[in-house]
Amino acid sequence: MSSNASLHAVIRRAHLRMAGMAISLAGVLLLLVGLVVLRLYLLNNLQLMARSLAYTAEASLVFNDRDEAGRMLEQLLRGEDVARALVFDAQGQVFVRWSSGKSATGGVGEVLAAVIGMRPGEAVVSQDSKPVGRVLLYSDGAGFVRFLCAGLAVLALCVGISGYLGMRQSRRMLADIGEPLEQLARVARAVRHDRSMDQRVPPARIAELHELGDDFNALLSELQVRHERLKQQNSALELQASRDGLTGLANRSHFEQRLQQALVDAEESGRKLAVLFLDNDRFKQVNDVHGHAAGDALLRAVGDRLQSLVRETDLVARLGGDEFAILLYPVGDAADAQVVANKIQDAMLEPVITGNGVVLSPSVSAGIAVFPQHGQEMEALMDYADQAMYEAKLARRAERAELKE
Ligand SMILES: Nc1nc2c(ncn2[C@@H]2O[C@H](COP(=O)(O)OP(=O)(O)OP(=O)(O)O)[C@@H](O)[C@H]2O)c(=O)[nH]1
Repeated sequence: MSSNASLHAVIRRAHLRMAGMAISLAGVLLLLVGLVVLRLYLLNNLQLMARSLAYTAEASLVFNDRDEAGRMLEQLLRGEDVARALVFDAQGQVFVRWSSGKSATGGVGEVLAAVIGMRPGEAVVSQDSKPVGRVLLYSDGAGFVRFLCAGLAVLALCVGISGYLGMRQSRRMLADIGEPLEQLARVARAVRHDRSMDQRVPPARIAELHELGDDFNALLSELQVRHERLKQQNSALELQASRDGLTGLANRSHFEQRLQQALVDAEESGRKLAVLFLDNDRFKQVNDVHGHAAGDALLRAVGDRLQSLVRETDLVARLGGDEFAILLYPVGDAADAQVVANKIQDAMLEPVITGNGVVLSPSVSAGIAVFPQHGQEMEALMDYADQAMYEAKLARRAERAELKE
């Protein structure tokens, strides 16, 4: 298994990274802009409050009534986003001070207000256009904290939504890019492992991938044609390698191969088989008297006759020269093989007439070997059949000699 990242993972990571970066950047910029605007707004508010306090505190300053001033501050500022308030008299001495006590934001707001440079709200207390004091109001920064909390919550929500949308987008992209590539890989694997050339890549939505699929399919079609041609050539070659060129029968190596298989099978199944060895008699004479072509015609005719006498499961082969062999499998016993040998002798009684009108009298000597009684191995059975054939040939020669006398 490859350790490379999958296309799906790469696309998903890219989408998430892009969405995260875009949202974070936009969020941070919006927060900064929001803070600047909020600072202006809160400053304005503080300024208005300071002015209103200056107006209300005028009487207390004129009559030097600190208690009244304190009550007035408490009444006006309690519940507002103000941390501290200072009222100064005409000499710049603190006339009264007010503090909201424990901050609602635990001091975070004030730190935040200080960080973003929030100035205190300031207003001059005057009587008949003559300054009699001054009011200073310090924000507790609760507005900033509320804004920040809401902003961060919205930012988190946006990151979540864009993450979800990014995933969906990556899934869609994967369907458009990843699936065609996977199909391509699947077909390539099938061709490589199973040689299944009939598979094709389905059309893709993306033009470039579609073209790639088309080219790949065209290549596969070409490969398929070549593969088929090769297969045909191979089977033709195989057939050629297992056939005898003159008679079209099986050749010696194919006969031996089939005999070996039949022996294994017979061994396992307990069935019997027989090998018939056949050799043309006085064949050299046919060649010498009538020519090689006539000899060939005789060999072909003998082969045809032998083939017509056996079952489909049996095998007739030309071993070479004027020698033939037949594998009879399965057979009941030696008598069954003898029946076939007798039929062969009957079939040879009819003369062979060559294309030139030469009349030839075919004659074959046959030897039979039966598995398992005449041999367990192929060589032993062949030798036995050969020997039997040779004895039959000698007997026929003697018979002919007797007839001549
Ligand atoms: N026409 C033809 N003759 C072949 C072919 N192959 C081998 N021969 C000839 O077949 C003859 C085989 O002769 P032998 O088996 O030795 O002798 P025979 O005349 O059959 O004698 P016996 O078997 O003893 O009766 C040889 O003369 C070979 O040249 C072939 O493909 N075509």
